[in-house]
Amino acid sequence: MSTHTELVREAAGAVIDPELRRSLGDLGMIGGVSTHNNTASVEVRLTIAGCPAAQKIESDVRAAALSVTGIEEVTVDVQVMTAEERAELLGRLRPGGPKQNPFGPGTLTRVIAVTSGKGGVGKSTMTANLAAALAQQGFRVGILDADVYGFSIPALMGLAPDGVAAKPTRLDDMIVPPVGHDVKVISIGMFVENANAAVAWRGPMLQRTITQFLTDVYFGDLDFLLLDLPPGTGDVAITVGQQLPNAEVLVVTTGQTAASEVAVRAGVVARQTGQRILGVVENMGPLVLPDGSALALFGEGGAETVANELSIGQDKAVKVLAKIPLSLGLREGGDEGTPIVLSNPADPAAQAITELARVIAHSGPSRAGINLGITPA
Ligand SMILES: Nc1ncnc2c1ncn2[C@@H]1O[C@H](COP(=O)(O)OP(=O)(O)OP(=O)(O)O)[C@@H](O)[C@H]1O
Repeated sequence: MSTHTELVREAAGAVIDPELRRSLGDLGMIGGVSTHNNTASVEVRLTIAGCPAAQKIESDVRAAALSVTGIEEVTVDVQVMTAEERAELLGRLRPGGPKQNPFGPGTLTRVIAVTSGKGGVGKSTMTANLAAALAQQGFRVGILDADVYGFSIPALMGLAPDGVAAKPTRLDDMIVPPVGHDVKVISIGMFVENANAAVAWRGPMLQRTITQFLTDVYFGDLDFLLLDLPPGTGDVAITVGQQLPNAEVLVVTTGQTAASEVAVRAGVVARQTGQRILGVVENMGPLVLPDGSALALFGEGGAETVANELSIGQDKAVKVLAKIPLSLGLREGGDEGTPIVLSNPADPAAQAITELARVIAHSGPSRAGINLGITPA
């Protein structure tokens, strides 16, 4: 094998699959490679025919091969894996085998359920921005959106151009989530015909869906999995408690008394099902007006009320982790599909959420005593 061929294979193998987020070399997607003078030929073996990422993979492989000194012409031969090759790949991606929930007891992923007592307090907006902020801080992040009453996460993460949520790729029985702003996203909105289709779902169907998302979706190794769940339903809290006993709950409320009362209830239900309260966020805080004065449209102090009530009888007090002001930019960023923490980090709401992401990242449960499965050399 000439050095040229080795270099081209290495460069093409280092290209990252945009959906699986692993290198093509690791995934066994680079077939034959040959070079002759200044030309290279690279065979790429896609997982499935009509793979939505095919064009991007092809152009990235071409660019990678062209980056090798002396290579001026590249042919990319796109093929599709055989069923056996694909089965072998799926086996490598899921070392625990299919139908396993990788986020159960002992997981190294922090699972954070963003919850609220009532709808419309900004739970989804908070989930999307928090995920984007954590990803920007270098963490590997996924979102599981099972909020049947308002699965807005695909749109908030730029994955619903023209109002239609991107469809995940299916590799046999494995579901590959679309990636928006560096975050892997799976949502009920990607599986239903229209926005009205799921709202009548009852508990058992929701429970099945969440279980299926946890077992069949390939999130890969994640530092954080954020859950956007329907507000205040006991069924979902029970499922989360059973399937994700290490989940931490972030309670979102506004300053309004009515919102904080139901938020306390949501926190209590989460705790009854074995989850730990991570803290409380007060959203839609005072809006700063052009004359510098502040307008507290939704009141203030709701988060303290919730934190105090949830602290009763606990060894450790529940904390208010952040207060996010009302922000036109935050709402517009949501409508445009680019979280404001990315598009306008100077906005006060963006700053508060970015800081919240930092606080959360540094407040993790201790990993001491957890076996990482690494043998020292
Ligand atoms: N701090 C804020 N400033 C301005 N607008 C906000 C703020 N937080 C949320 N919003 C807007 O409020 C609306 C409701 O937010 P969002 O959909 O995130 O709430 P939710 O609690 O997830 O609601 P649901 O339970 O119905 O899904 C959205 O239009 C969103 O853009």
